[in-house]
Amino acid sequence: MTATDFTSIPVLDLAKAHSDKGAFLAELQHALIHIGFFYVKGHGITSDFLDNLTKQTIGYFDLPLEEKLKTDKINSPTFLGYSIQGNEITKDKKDNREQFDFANELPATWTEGRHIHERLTGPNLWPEEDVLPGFRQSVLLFHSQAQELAETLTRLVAEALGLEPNALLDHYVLPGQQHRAKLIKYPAVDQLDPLDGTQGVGPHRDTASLLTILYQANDLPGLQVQNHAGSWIDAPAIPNAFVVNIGTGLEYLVQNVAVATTHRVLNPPPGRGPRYSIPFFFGGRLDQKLIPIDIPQSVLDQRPKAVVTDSGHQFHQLYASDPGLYAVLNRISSHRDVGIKFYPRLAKDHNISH
Ligand SMILES: O=C(O)CCC(=O)C(=O)O
Ligand SMILES: [Fe+2]
Repeated sequence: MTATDFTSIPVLDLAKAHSDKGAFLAELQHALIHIGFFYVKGHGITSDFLDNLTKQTIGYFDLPLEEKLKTDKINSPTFLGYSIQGNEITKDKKDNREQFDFANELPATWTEGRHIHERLTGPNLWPEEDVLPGFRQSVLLFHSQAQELAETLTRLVAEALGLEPNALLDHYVLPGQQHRAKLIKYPAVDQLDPLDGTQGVGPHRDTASLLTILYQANDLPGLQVQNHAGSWIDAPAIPNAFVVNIGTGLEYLVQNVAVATTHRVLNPPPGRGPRYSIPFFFGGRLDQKLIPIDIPQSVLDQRPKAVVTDSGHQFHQLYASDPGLYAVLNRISSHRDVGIKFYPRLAKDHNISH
């Protein structure tokens, strides 16, 4: 076994970043370079808050379909809101998951003639408060807490790679920009058509973001991480811990010394009921060409040599030269109905059809 063939995901305790920072940064550096995934505990977000968030998440998916369709993403050029199961595609296969995309609340400001990526910023679509009391507040509070954690981690990531704490945030994140997140429900396989298979979400790397902070909202298996030799490793839920992974944005910006590791979700086994999860994607700025940052040679020398991946991820050059256009095309190809409705010319130019 080589050093890159990890068989489990390390658990980092954020409290240690205060009590023994050197040791914490060494563990973080190892996770960034050799794994691309880690758990974080000791983050200060309370279990009562997270339990309530889980209840609200289940409450949303348990609403009658007609209520959920009032928040249908097809009404959002920002790609926020509800998508029914089977409406999202990864690696040309339908994903067996239902989801509600949300973000920090911002108005739509795009007008004709502005860069198209500005159209990705806009308001959420909420169910009426009396239909699901407390839902909006709980979801938005999760968003702000996850964002704060992502900012803290991004500073520590910079330090772990030998940079100034604010080097990544100052260069690549705009204060007040929109960061996306979602509530997800994965039905168990006995709740699916046998022809649908077991792909909750297919093998992928998180694109155009820096970090993902994932809360596994109930204790069901399904999330798997592909180690760098190509084997699938389970990432089970750990109570009150978040799973953190690196997006292709951070990977590119740090010259591939932190790795955006491939992962997937399998639908839960029969009889286990649905799995719920809540990822928050800490995004980079979309308004300028991306130039990777200088990293000390001693850190660069540790870069993994080869990483096996089943992800069908492409578009690298466009991401660097025009991250905004890249982000729009990425949305359009994941949610083709919304993309074709609001971005018909772009969809046509890039051969994206139903
Ligand atoms: O649901 C999960 O556990 C992971 C979801 C995921 O990887 C994604 O939406 O990018
Ligand atoms: Fe992902």
